[in-house]
Amino acid sequence: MSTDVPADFSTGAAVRLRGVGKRFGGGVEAIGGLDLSVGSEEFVSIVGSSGCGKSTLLRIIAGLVPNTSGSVEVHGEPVVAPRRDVGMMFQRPALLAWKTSLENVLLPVRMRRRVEDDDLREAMRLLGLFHLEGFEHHFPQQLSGGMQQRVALARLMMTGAGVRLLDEPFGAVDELTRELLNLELLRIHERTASSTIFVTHNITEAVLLADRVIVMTPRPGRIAADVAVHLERPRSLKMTYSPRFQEIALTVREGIQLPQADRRRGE
Ligand SMILES: Nc1ncnc2c1ncn2[C@@H]1O[C@H](COP(=O)(O)OP(=O)(O)OP(=O)(O)O)[C@@H](O)[C@H]1O
Repeated sequence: MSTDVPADFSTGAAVRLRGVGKRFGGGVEAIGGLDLSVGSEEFVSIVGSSGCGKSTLLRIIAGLVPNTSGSVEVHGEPVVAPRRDVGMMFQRPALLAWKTSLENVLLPVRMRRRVEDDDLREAMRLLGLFHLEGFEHHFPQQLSGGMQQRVALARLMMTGAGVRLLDEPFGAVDELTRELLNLELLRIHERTASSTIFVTHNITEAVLLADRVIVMTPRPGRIAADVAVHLERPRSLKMTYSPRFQEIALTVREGIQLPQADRRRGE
C-alpha cells in the first residue's frame, strides 16, 4: 500500500488531469490544482468530505462543466464537451418515467442511430446480467430503488463507453441493496474492465471496488492521498472482514480531513 503517490503521467492513461482547478461564478473555488491519471482498466474510488469537489471533478471529466485552469484529457484528447466514450451515472437513476426498462437501456443507442436486432439482444442480455429478467417491459415507477439503479447500470454498460464515471450511485439505497449492487458492479468490472471513477462516501465500498482510492482534501479539492488497494480479484464481501482490508480502510479514513468549520464543531 502506498500513500501520497504522485499522479502517474505515463502514456496510455485513459483519463489525465493536470493542475485542474474550478472556480464557480460566485467565487467558490471548488477544485484547486488537481493532478490525476487513471489507467484504461483501472477502477479508482474517490472519497472526501462533503463539498470537497468530488461531483464537480466528475462533471469536468464528463465535459458537463468546464474547468477554469489546468488540462483534462480523455484518451489523449482535451475534453471540451461530453464525449461518447465517457459514460456517467448519477446518485438518482435518472430514468425516463414514460419508457420501459428495455427502452431506457436502449436510449444511448437510440440517441445516435436506429436500434438494430443486435442492440435489442445486447440490452436484454445486460438486463439479465443485472437480474432484471421479467422486468424488461416495466416502467421505472413499477421498480424498487435498487432495481432502478440496476437499469441505470445496464444503460451505462449499453453506452459501451471505455470511461465510466459513477457519482455516488448507491447513496440512496439501503445497506443490503448497496452490497448486492457493489457485487454486481464488481462482477461487471472484472469481466469487462474499463477505466472507472467511482465517487462515494462509503469507505468500505470504496476499498472493496477499487484498485486505488483517491482521498481529496476539503475545498478547494486536491489529492490528499492515493491509496493502492492490494487485494486480489475477484473480490468478495468476506474480504471486508480481513485484517488487510481493515488496514487499507483505516489508511483511507485517516487521510480524510474535515473542513475547518466541522473540525471546530467536533472539538
Ligand atoms: N454550480 C455551482 N455554482 C456554485 N457553486 C457550486 C456549484 N456546484 C458546486 N458548487 C460548490 O462547489 C463545491 C463543491 O461541490 P461538489 O458538489 O463538487 O462537492 P462534493 O464533494 O461532490 O459534495 P458532496 O459529497 O456533498 O456531494 C461546494 O462548495 C458547492 O457548493
